[in-house]
Amino acid sequence: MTSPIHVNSEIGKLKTVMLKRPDVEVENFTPDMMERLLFDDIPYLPIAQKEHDNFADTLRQNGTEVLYLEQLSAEAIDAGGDELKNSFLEQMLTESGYAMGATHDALKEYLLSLSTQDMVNKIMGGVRKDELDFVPSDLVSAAEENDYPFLMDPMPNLYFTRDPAASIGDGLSINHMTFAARQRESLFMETIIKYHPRFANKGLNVWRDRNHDTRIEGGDELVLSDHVLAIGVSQRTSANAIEDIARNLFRDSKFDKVIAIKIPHNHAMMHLDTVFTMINTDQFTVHPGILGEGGHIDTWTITPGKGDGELKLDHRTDLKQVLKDALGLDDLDLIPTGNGDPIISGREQWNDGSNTLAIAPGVVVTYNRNYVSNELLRKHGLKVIDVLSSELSRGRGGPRCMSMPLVREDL
Ligand SMILES: NC(=O)NCCC[C@H](N)C(=O)O
Repeated sequence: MTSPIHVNSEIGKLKTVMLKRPDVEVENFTPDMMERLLFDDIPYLPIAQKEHDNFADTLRQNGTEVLYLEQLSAEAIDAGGDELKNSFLEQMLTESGYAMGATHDALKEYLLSLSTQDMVNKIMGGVRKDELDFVPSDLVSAAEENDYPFLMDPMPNLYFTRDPAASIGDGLSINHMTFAARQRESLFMETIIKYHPRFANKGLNVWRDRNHDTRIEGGDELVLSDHVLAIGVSQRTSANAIEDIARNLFRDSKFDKVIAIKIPHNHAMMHLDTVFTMINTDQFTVHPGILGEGGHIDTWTITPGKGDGELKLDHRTDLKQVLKDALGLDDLDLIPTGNGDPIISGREQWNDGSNTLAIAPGVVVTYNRNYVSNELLRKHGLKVIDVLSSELSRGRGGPRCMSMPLVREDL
């Protein structure tokens, strides 16, 4: 029987993927909440959904099975029965700031009155104060900002399923994420892996779980081959989390090399996959803005050291040669976002022109708005399938960010 998670590359034919269809969470907030929620604008939901359906249909038409996070979550909770519904809710309320007390009780009663799917959708979409017939009389509520409209914040970044967890080999990392706006997200994936009949008790390896203080996000985790990973040292992923997952992988899996790549720590380039993706056996997209003079960038190739848990580091700055050595390639094509034009590459990277999703070697799904980068990819021999992107791109993520591959064919 094949494993429900099997990902040994960035580019093998995509067989199964998990998406989240954007719903009320992407418009259930005000402009002054945007920065904290990691959004640059408030999308127009009907169009965002239309664009997302276009993305999902494109994947299906190309032979990919599409699963949805929101459905898997409800199915997993139902599979665990009332006991799981209760413990899931307790954990979610605790992580939302209500470990106990009158507001905890009122929220719990409200959420438990809903069907499991509605409860999941409500948690994802956010709970406003005026939805509950409840006036808190405790000090915590009295002392807090009165005009804040939410009891539980919406989770607008859920449609970027790439980040809360990352498939690696026949397993995954379930991630402790950087910002509070996203930290609750990985509880859904943890619940799915533990309780959904498709995933539970199937021998899946959790290379690193969410119970950590150090942070890592899936947009930084790239599976370059069946034994090499690249991981961004970024705004969202810390060096100590990379060391931790490298130790676990070296001990328990066939992965024996992790290339840590240091990228600028800012919002436009928050993850490695916003500036660098693998799209064919010997082709990558790269945003020229991450490369210093002469195309240099800090990389550390990490391999197992001599002693138990020891790591060996090799610091180099010639990304192209580092990749060629790690992947055993004679040559390699690094394709610059926006064709390297200073205005176009900046603009198209901002709109996720580097964030391509390979659905087979040399076949990529991209946003249609990045037409200069798309044309260049075609010139370099890639098959480019571009999808609608006006509203989806407002969340600062592209096709790779919006998809969590669960199964890819081996190369
Ligand atoms: N892998 C990715 O780069 N994901 C995009 C995440 C965008 C989201 N607004 C965030 O800031 O986390």
